[in-house]
Amino acid sequence: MSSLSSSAPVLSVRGVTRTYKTGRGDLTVLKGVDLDIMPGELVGLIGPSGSGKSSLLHAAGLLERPTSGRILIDGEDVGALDERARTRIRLSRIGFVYQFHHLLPEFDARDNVALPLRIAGRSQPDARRLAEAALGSLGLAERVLHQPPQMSGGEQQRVALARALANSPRLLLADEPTGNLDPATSHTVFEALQKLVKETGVAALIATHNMELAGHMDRVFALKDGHLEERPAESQAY
Ligand SMILES: Nc1ncnc2c1ncn2[C@@H]1O[C@H](COP(=O)(O)OP(=O)(O)OP(=O)(O)O)[C@@H](O)[C@H]1O
Repeated sequence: MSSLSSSAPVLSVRGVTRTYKTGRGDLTVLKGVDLDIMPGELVGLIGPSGSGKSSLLHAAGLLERPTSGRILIDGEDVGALDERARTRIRLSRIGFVYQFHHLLPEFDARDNVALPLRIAGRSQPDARRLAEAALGSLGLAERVLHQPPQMSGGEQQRVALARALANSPRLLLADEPTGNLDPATSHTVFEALQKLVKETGVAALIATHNMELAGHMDRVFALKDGHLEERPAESQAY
């Protein structure tokens, strides 16, 4: 864990805009977004399809550069950094989970989780040890040597969560992490995610269409016409 005070945001989004060039002219999907997420905070991001949720996650995750505005990770403005430095931050401080698990079918769970750790420079024994610990914390200790096709959808997604969290990131970004699961499994995976956010102090931003899950987050924001509007966590309406 960082020695930073827990009162400092892990992610700060400041006046972020995102405009895409399309065949039919410019499309501005983010029109000046501001957001702070604190350590251990689980923040939901809702909004209809096409409202810009993924665009915001991609900017926050340093996968794309915003058209304007600033992204700060642990207080560091990452806009001025070159791609190499941004990749280093992505690998060491940010974990990603997607709707589809993107696990490699021929690798067992442990090596799926260890792979990004190896890419980040860890030795094989070190990466496998961290992978086993992460899988254990998600209730998958008995599954470390199983391959994804031998696992249920919920287990596969928990492996994907373990992969995102194995390197103890500061920030977890998830795009519809339960979107491909049935309601009961979705709930189990979400509960595991929620527990880990509280245990590890990772700051989490979760895009979801699932209003029931959004109701269990610490704060919920809706993207509407390019702006974020905070919603009462219990609100069921977009
Ligand atoms: N690279 C791109 N070039 C052009 N338009 C894009 C690009 N990426 C996204 N868009 C458009 O920007 C808008 C917002 O897309 P985005 O994927 O951020 O929305 P979303 O809220 O995540 O949608 P969903 O819930 O369906 O995943 C959409 O109209 C999309 O077509």
